[in-house]
Amino acid sequence: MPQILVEDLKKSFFVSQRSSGFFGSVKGLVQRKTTIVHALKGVSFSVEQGELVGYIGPNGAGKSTTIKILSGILVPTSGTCIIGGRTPWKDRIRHVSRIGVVFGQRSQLWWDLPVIESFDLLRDIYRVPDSGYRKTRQEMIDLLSLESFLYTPVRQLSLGQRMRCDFAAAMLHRPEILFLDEPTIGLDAVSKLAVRKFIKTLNKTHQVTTILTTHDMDDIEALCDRVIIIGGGEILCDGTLTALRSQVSSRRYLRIDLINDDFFFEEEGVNIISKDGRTVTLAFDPTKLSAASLISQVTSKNEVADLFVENPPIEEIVAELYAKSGGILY
Ligand SMILES: Nc1ncnc2c1ncn2[C@@H]1O[C@H](COP(=O)(O)OP(=O)(O)OP(=O)(O)O)[C@@H](O)[C@H]1O
Repeated sequence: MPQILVEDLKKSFFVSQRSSGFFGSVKGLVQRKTTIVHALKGVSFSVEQGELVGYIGPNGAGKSTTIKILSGILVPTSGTCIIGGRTPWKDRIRHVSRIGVVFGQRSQLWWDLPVIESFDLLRDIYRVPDSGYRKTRQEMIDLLSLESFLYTPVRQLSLGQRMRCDFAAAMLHRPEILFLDEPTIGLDAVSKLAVRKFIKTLNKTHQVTTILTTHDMDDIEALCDRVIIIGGGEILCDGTLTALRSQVSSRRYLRIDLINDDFFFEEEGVNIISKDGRTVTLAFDPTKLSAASLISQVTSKNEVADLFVENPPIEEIVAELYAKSGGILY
């Protein structure tokens, strides 16, 4: 039995519409129009213990709604979800003691308290035994380099420092599953790297099952072997990054740094997709023309300083997949 089993999960929201202006407000008091938003239209997937899965898709696709249902915050309209034998929204107290949740846009720390006091409060809330708590807290302080601001009130921390503290807070009760909703949003490059390293360490050394939603495809590239793509409330694709790439197209790019400004090349099936100064990018299909023959043709006609064969960025793959499913792009 997988650790997380989601079957045909649906969630609809009823949204009240109100006309604008004074008369619109008055009318809204007696006659309110309601529309239904189908945020999830039958989502199914399963996750094994120790997996690190990227859950990606465009704005409004249904990522946060899924995470909220999985963490017991929202009740679905229909469908089942069994996590470690529990139904999150029916067995909330037992469930929250086994999961950790980090929302990049929100903090679970107390704004006016020093970080360490927030940690102590969470220990009391989760009833973590003192010896285990001290050991875990120290491990998190070391892993996330929190020592220098442990006694600073949360409101005075930078976003990167606050996020690192939020990660530590989510781990104090040693959850077996982590739900991360946009954990690197707004972070600078150094903090992003620190957060990614932390997620990877937890997953590898403690086998913490992790579901990560993000718009940052570098997070996905750095962390996830498997990605689930959701669009318009439906799962569009579920598999490894390699399988995902090959499902959309086998296209590769050859980036060429030239010594001179001019570029001479013409070959059927190979397109010049950009020329920026002395950098040229060609798109080609390796199943029709190998990278080795393309490189030899290019170098026979041009003076080349450097060459790189690249995969299309994941953003491009997701956009293509989404467009194929009939969705409107970001
Ligand atoms: N509480 C709510 N009331 C009404 N509609 C909602 C509510 N929460 C979400 N929705 C709607 O459900 C759909 C899915 O929203 P959700 O937040 O899950 O998307 P998302 O994939 O997380 O998007 P983003 O990447 O922008 O965070 C959207 O159309 C959104 O407007």
